[in-house]
Amino acid sequence: MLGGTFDPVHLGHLRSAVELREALGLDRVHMVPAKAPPLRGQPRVSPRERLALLRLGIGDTPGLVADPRELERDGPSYSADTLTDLRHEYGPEARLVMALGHDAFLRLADWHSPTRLFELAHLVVIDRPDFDAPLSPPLGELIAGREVDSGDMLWRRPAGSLLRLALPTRMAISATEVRRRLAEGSSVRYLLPEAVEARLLADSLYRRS
Ligand SMILES: Nc1ncnc2c1ncn2[C@@H]1O[C@H](COP(=O)(O)OP(=O)(O)OP(=O)(O)O)[C@@H](O)[C@H]1O
Ligand SMILES: O=C(O)c1ccc[n+]([C@@H]2O[C@H](COP(=O)([O-])O)[C@@H](O)[C@H]2O)c1
Repeated sequence: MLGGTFDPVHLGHLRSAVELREALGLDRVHMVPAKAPPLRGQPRVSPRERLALLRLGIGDTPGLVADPRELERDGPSYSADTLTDLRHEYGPEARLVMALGHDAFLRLADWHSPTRLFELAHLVVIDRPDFDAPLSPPLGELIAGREVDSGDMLWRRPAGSLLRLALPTRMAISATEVRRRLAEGSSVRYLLPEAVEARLLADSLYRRS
């Protein structure tokens, strides 16, 4: 599972998902747009529109799935609830991985039921340019004894470990920068898939009103 606000999806998300799948040999990566991301303000664009953009971005990429399950739940989109759902779907023995970028990881201790996340899945933290800060004491406590240093070690049990992964392509692309560029009418070419760019421009999404 790679959850996100995806406001909008960009190549940093999509290339990371492809490389994550290859690096760990995952069957598939569920990319799950958050209806109501718990630790930030309301996204600029509606959940349905963000899902539609994600579907356009994924296109026919093998192994990537645009997963709408959080749009069907009310209230904050807690990842623990989403992983509970995926655990029911795949069964108790399946190896589940929740991937997140280093910036999101730094706030993990503030998430809903953070220890439950480790009961449900392994956590894989993707290295991300421009986001390198020391871990807070609560985060250090949360991950104590969980770190493993290779993908192979994740397959020994269904959940509970933490792997930090430097993927081959590190991209300093953020949705914040994409929104800023669209608002001022600057080019976003090659920051997102062309089909996503075309939809954003055709529908004047993120334009300064
Ligand atoms: N360029 C990137 N490289 C690696 N991981 C990324 C990248 N961009 C986002 N992620 C990760 O993907 C997940 C979803 O990110 P999100 O939808 O918040 O995008 P974002 O670019 O960080 O958005 P914003 O700038 O609005 O905060 C998070 O775990 C985030 O850390
Ligand atoms: O479960 C939580 O409490 C929680 C708190 C913050 C973020 N998340 C999830 O982490 C993913 C990335 O969030 P964000 O805000 O960085 O886009 C997205 O799927 C969120 O729903 C989840």
